[in-house]
Amino acid sequence: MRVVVSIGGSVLAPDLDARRVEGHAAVIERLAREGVELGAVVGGGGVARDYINAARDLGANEVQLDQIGIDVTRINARLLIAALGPKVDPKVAHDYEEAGDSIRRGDISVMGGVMPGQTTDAVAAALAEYVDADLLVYATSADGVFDADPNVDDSAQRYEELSASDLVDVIAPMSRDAGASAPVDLLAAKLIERSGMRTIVLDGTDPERIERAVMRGEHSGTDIIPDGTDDEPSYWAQR
Ligand SMILES: Nc1ncnc2c1ncn2[C@@H]1O[C@H](COP(=O)(O)OP(=O)(O)OP(=O)(O)O)[C@@H](O)[C@H]1O
Ligand SMILES: O=c1ccn([C@@H]2O[C@H](COP(=O)(O)O)[C@@H](O)[C@H]2O)c(=O)[nH]1
Repeated sequence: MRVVVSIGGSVLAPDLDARRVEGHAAVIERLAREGVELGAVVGGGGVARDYINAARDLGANEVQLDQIGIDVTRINARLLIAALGPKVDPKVAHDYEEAGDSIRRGDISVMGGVMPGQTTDAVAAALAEYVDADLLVYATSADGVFDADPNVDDSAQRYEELSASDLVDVIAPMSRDAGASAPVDLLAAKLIERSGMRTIVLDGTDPERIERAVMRGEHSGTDIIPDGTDDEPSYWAQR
């Protein structure tokens, strides 16, 4: 089974806590020991937003702000690599071919951002499509996709399931400025729709939730169902 996990910076490094990073690394290593082939994509979190906001005040344009965000995602990727054992490729992969090659060699590959105009959500979706992943997991700071921002609107309702095309409709009105917050970005939603990738959006604050979702399909977030399907994926049925 091949899986791409997107770990939001707000989940991996809301502050610099080595034990938290170690917790995420331990789950990734356990999954790898179970035979799961893994790519991990790491976001920039609050640190990226602090840098982006400061540079915006200084007059940087959106592409320059995105470049700053990418640099921070790659620093967070290095942090995760530092916590992973010998099965990780020690280089932060800068493109999908590099990441795909190391996953095919049997290593865990870690990426951050790759180019302006998107977020690491889109990187994870593109990597998942490129390596023909069986599953894409977004470990973020909200427990799924809601009909409004749950941190702003107390009455926000979570979608247990969304078709990929409905996901696109939910995400489309959200901001695309550097540093914006959304459960996944619009490009990621479009790539998920195009690839028909089985996808889960969940609260990844406790990394064991990622493990349960990957190994057993158990989670309390949102399942993104490829358009035109409604079956349980066969890899969970087989386990
Ligand atoms: N409709 C929505 N459903 C779920 N979350 C939403 C929605 N609209 C806005 N959000 C916000 O998006 C946040 C998740 O995005 P955020 O960009 O913070 O996380 P991330 O991608 O995990 O990490 P990073 O901080 O690296 O970008 C949630 O905490 C929530 O406040
Ligand atoms: O491929 C990428 C990835 C990221 N960015 C910029 O970085 C920030 C932080 O990334 P998150 O995934 O949101 O944590 C993002 O808002 C973009 O500004 C990018 O340009 N390209």
